[in-house]
Amino acid sequence: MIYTLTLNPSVDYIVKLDSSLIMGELNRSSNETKFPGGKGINVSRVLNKMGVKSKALGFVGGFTGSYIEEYLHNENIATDFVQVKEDSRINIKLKTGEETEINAKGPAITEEKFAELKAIVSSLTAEDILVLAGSVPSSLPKSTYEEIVKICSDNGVAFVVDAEGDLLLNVLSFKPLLIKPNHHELGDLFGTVLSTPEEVIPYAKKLIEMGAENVIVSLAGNGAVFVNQKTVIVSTVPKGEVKSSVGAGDSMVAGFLAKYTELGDLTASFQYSVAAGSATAFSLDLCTKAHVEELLPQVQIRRISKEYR
Ligand SMILES: Nc1ncnc2c1ncn2[C@@H]1O[C@H](COP(=O)(O)OP(=O)(O)OP(=O)(O)O)[C@@H](O)[C@H]1O
Ligand SMILES: O=P(O)(O)OC[C@@]1(O)O[C@H](CO)[C@@H](O)[C@@H]1O
Repeated sequence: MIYTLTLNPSVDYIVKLDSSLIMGELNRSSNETKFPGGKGINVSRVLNKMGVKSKALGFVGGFTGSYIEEYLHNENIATDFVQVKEDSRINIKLKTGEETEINAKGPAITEEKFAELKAIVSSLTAEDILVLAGSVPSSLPKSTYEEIVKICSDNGVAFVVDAEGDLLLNVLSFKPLLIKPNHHELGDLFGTVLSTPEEVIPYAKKLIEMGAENVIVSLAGNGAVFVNQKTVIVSTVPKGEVKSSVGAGDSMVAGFLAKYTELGDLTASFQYSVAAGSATAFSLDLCTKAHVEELLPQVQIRRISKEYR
């Protein structure tokens, strides 16, 4: 079974303005919509669209927490959330031609609630995969991801991490099955700026040397890179109009896992992952399976040989 862990779920409130935002004035939106959000939750929703069962874990609270939970149950997604006192956060995604996001801080999590969550994670077995994705609420210790990953490692649970900075660096020695930084996040890890797949490759290889089993680096509209101990693959991305890139990275993680758990073929899983990312970027909500499969032929794969070694 695949489990997803979202420590700080959200209601994503997507607001469209026909003109640009005028600071200090009343702005009226032309369209609003809302979805349950948070990276792990997006992974669960996309897996479900691919026909792959998962269970969503994390902390939810208040009316927003109830909305998130009910929405997932209506989509037939199983959950085992720890209930907290304060409301789950509302994240604002403002579309004005460009995309501006305001992600809220989220509810306080007590030590007892964190212990409850760790008990749930401790029940996972070597048959399971845990996806840890997104930020850690400020009330939790900085070592939260490491503590959870250590439980996985002790119990032989494979895990995937989609997080930034030290959160990501600190879990590498536990050998994540997959990590998926974007090119900005990868550059930030090494204090550099990366713009092309070719520039990304040596840094993705460093993450493999540091312990990751497989690395996907996305470069938005400029392609994607897959690296592990044996291979380096570069892909193109499909062409289309980006409607909302919210959840595009999460869709890549879900697309990869959907194919990987079905076929165990890393190249096919990478290709599917890229198609899923683009299908979400070209939609207001997350991708559909039909859209992913329509885009798949546009994801062209190029295996890079020894010249990059
Ligand atoms: N302009 C685009 N054209 C085609 N596909 C795109 C475009 N922008 C994003 N995508 C798709 O979305 C994937 C993820 O994009 P990106 O590199 O921005 O990751 P991310 O920053 O993790 O995403 P997110 O917006 O979810 O945080 C890309 O690999 C690609 O498949
Ligand atoms: O604040 P975090 O946890 O870093 O990111 C949260 C978030 O921006 O990520 C998802 C898209 O990837 C959204 O659904 C959600 O609002």
